[in-house]
Amino acid sequence: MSKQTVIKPLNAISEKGLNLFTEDYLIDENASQPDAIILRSFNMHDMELPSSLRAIGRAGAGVNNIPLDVCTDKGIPVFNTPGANANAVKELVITSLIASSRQMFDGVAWAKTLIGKGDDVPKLVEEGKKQFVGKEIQGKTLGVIGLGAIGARVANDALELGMDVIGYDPFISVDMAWKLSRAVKRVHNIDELFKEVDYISIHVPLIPETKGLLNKAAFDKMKDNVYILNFSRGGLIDDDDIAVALEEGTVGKYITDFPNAKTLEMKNTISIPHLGASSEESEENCAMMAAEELMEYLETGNIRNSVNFPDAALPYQGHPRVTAFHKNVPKMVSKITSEVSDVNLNIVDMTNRSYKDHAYTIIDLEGDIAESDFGALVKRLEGIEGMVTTRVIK
Ligand SMILES: NC(=O)c1ccc[n+]([C@@H]2O[C@H](COP(=O)([O-])OP(=O)(O)OC[C@H]3O[C@@H](n4cnc5c(N)ncnc54)[C@H](O)[C@@H]3O)[C@@H](O)[C@H]2O)c1
Ligand SMILES: O=C(O)[C@H](O)COP(=O)(O)O
Repeated sequence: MSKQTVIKPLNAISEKGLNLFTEDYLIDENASQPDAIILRSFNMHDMELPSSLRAIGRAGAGVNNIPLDVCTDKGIPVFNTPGANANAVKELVITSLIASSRQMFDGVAWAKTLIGKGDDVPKLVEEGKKQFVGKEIQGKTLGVIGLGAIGARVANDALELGMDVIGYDPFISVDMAWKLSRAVKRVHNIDELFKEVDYISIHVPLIPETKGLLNKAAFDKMKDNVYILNFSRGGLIDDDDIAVALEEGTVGKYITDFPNAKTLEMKNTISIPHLGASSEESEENCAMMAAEELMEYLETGNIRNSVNFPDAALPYQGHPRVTAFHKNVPKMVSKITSEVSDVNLNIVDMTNRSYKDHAYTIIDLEGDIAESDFGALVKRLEGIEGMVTTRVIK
């Protein structure tokens, strides 16, 4: 890279991650024309994407704050950091499961009200504690919706704590299926989970298919006094429906990492200020992984852990490289390779991978190639119907 590549952080990103960017990069939070953006939960939906933008790295899991379709249309890959914050979230889920079950949050808040009661405090504590008799989780049943990086960890650890665990995930990856304890009872109909469990922890992405997944219809199928833990996204739960369920006692407690104006006022709701991934370790892991993914893409065109591009990588051995992001339609690869041979260039290695409606091709070329030949090739590639973006890396 001849000039510095500009990285614009939209949130506070761990120094450990930012420090991985070499001297070829400039970190500038005020940049108006960055090459890449690195962010956490900053809402990019209302933001105009800079024309210079070539890649986005989400230091975290959820990407509902990023306009994915717009990025795909513009040929901008969005990366996230699968699993990098999963342990942090799991620890907070397990903590909250036990703490809410033992009425700790309410008890601790009540103890604060005793400030100023002087020598009466110990006596008031002993008299007041009967309001906060809780339940142990051992022997109870936990339902885990979504058995990905976080859900699988929560399920396995809950078993270790003596719970029975029912899991639901129609799209579980092979990797996660291997990691999940065989003692987790997997169901293929979510209603089976609803009717059996004492606690539910939800670990799915917020996408149109999961919006309001826990709503009146779902609450009506649950046992009375079920506890719901939501460390995924606020929009997964229908706020109006859970407010009613909390009033009626169908839901006994709602523990949410995503409070809003409505949930803050709801009965029996524990509000946590989105702390799931806020551990030093997780912030470092996510920032480092996002920085590595961005640098690999910017320097080699290889794609790892993108949520809108296919994973595609060729070992970078210094050959001049051309990448193309295009529609996933028949004959694209033959059109691309025939353009390469028409300008008398020779292919050393190539890969083509697809994801949904799009595909990504990486081609390594032989020899020293004149700037004018590259120019001619790129012009021809861009003329192919269905081509979104091309890049030359040398
Ligand atoms: N509170 C926090 O700070 C915090 C931190 C990390 C992640 N999150 C949230 O948690 C979510 C899950 O994170 P993860 O790292 O486990 O992601 P992941 O991609 O590893 O797991 C998500 C799982 O959900 C499953 N899934 C998708 N749709 C489903 C459906 N309709 N029903 C059941 N399962 C479904 C997928 O198959 C996958 O196994 C993220 O999308 C994010 O919104 C929150
Ligand atoms: O999806 C995620 O990774 C979490 O919600 C963490 O978000 P944060 O990086 O803003 O803490």
